[in-house]
Amino acid sequence: MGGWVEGDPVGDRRFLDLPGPFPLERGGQLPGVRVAYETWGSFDGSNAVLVEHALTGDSHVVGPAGPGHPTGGWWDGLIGPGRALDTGRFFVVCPNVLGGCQGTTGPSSFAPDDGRWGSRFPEVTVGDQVRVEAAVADALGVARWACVVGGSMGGMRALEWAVALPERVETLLFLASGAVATADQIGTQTTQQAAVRADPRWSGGDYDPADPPVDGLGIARRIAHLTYRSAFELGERFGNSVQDDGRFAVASYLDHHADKLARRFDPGSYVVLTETMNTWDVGRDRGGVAAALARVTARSLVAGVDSDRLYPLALQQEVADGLGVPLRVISSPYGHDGFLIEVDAVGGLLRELLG
Ligand SMILES: CC(=O)SCCNC(=O)CCNC(=O)[C@H](O)C(C)(C)COP(=O)(O)OP(=O)(O)OC[C@H]1O[C@@H](n2cnc3c(N)ncnc32)[C@H](O)[C@@H]1OP(=O)(O)O
Ligand SMILES: N[C@@H](CCO)C(=O)O
Repeated sequence: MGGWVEGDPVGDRRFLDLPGPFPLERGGQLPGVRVAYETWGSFDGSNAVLVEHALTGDSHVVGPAGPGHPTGGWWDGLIGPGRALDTGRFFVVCPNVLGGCQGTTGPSSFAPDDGRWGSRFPEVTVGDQVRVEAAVADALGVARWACVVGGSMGGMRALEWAVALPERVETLLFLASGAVATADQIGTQTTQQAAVRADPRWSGGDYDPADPPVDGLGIARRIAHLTYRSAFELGERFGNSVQDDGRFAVASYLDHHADKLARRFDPGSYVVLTETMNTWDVGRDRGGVAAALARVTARSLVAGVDSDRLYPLALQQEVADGLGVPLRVISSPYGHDGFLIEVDAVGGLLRELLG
């Protein structure tokens, strides 16, 4: 199995070096942060849209295939002339998340002493990630986003923007996410982290980048991928069928997704970002979830996928209730990954929100 390499080119990334220090919510600070991002369209002062990617996503929302993206972007079809995020009208920005591995500072980046951050990379929260993105917005001259949209972990950042900086968010599309991590999510994510750490090559997080703990990461991805799909869909597609090579078809499918992730993602980032998701609570230090949601002034749409077993509709209902809007339901057999797969439904919601 090939190893992931920091800095693999993905699309047409550009970089911003933000001067630090960036104090962090859980203690410590980062001396400075590099952010890799992509944009589409032209900025006219009031037309900027922020797209927030999910756990293993990146800034390549749409676009041609490349080394990191053999199939193109993860929301192909959403951005471009005449599309929901029409580039004749909007300036779309997608930064790679703090703690990730696609060019923005994360555990595989070099620290000021020229060694990799590795195990020294501090714990980062969704609030920290949004503070970094606010510095990106400042650097780009975006005082207020016309829209912030995100699903899953991207939905957490989208909601954090609308709560922490309400004056900077005109509209919000919150997809397939929740206001606070559930025991179920923390349970599966800590199990995935344990799989990564159990790989002998993990070396406490300071592994050899030429020989990363891809076996542990692959097991983590298998566990995670099951939570991203529905039992119904897996049953319809694979049942109990066995392939010619002797593997159950569903096991072969999970092997495939494990191999693909191990080739494109850093195990250290996987542990850091799943921990960011574990500590997500929009109501922390704000008097609880309801009080936090009451701060939001953005015109908002909240949607979930009816077959999502990881972020079930009740979690989006809580957010919708807090924002005083009806819950929108995307009907899909694909489970949590429905927010990635049902591009037409997501595009319809964006068109409705943006008028
Ligand atoms: C917001 C974000 O940025 S998140 C990042 C999004 N991207 C990812 O997560 C990448 C990982 N992929 C996924 O999670 C999902 O594939 C999605 C959501 C992107 C797309 O889902 P779908 O279109 O339903 O694809 P699906 O899950 O069926 O996977 C198809 C792949 O499985 C392979 N496959 C299907 N059956 C089998 C099998 N029995 N054995 C081996 N491989 C199999 C297909 O050949 C195909 O391979 P390819 O992707 O290399 O072309
Ligand atoms: N497939 C998505 C699911 C998490 O939202 C990802 O890997 O980021």
